Amino acid sequence: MELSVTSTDFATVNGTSAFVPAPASPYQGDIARYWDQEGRPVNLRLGDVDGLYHHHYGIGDVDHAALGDDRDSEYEKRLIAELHRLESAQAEVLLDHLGSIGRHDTLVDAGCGRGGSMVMAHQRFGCNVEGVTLSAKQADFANRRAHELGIEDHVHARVCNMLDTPFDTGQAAASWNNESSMYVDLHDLFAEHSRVLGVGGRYVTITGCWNPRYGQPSKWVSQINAHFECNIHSRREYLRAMADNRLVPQAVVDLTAATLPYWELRATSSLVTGIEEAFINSYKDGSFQYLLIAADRV
Ligand SMILES: C[S@@+](CC[C@H](N)C(=O)[O-])C[C@H]1O[C@@H](n2cnc3c(N)ncnc32)[C@H](O)[C@@H]1O
Ligand SMILES: CC(C)=CCC/C(C)=C/COP(=O)(O)OP(=O)(O)O
Ligand SMILES: [Mg+2]
Repeated sequence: MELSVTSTDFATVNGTSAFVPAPASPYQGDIARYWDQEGRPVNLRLGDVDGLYHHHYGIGDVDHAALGDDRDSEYEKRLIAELHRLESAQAEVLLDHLGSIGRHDTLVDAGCGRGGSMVMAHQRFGCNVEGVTLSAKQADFANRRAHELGIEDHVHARVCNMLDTPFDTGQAAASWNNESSMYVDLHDLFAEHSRVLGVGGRYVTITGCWNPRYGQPSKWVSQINAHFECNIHSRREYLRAMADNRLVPQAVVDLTAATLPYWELRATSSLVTGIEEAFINSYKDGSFQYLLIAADRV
């Protein structure tokens, strides 16, 4: 069989040429480019606080004592640290739901971004974490951070479609999507998690989903979709696609009220991106929910 090598098969990573699989669809090519080009200060400056780089949002109450009232020259720095603390708190809650993980276990982070959650998972469990992202820049960034931390034998990111991973059937003790499931068909996604997870394994997602009780996606939800080039699913679609793929919800936690303080604080910062109003309004009018779902692979 002849191997077809197109110009998109190679990317320059750290000055050397690295193999990058061709995107599975034109849409995935667009998403790869989106994240290759992303460099928003709201993500980089928060990550700079302690070297954990996230592309997800925060939960929990604002620590007003830490933030202080004085709008002095240090206020913005304290605000950034506080937003970052809330984003890391979100990842901790996701990890809390993975169940009992041993140091010899392998976890899969589907849509791993710059790898902040992978590092946290390894630091908590001592286990191996395999991440996949469509973006060569993100995979390189995550692997560079793992090297800097000396954990490259345990934490590894690759450029790969989360719907078609190279992991062995039943290889993972747990897997997750942290704000990355709105880029894929949920039946295809959960079929792949179900394949990669061992029976008794745990799947966790934290996601924004539209609320069927509202009716249809609101204008705010449509605005979020356009902003990120994603396709937000409904709560009903998540539960149905899980049920169809041997993933049985063990916990469904509505984090909507818990994420509002993050958004209201972020809306006052100099790092706003313009999407804050859509999140705040859609969470408040009930059309959008911030949800954690933890499911057992049966
Ligand atoms: C909003 S970021 C979330 C990153 C990370 N989970 C976090 O919490 O920081 C979305 C991620 O999903 C990834 N993604 C989207 N579609 C994907 C696909 N089909 N296969 C692999 N990764 C995908 C993007 O490359 C990006 O890394
Ligand atoms: C909850 C929903 C619908 C999420 C959509 C996916 C997404 C883009 C998450 C945050 O990424 P980011 O951290 O790069 O975004 P921002 O730059 O806004 O902080
Ligand atoms: Mg962000």
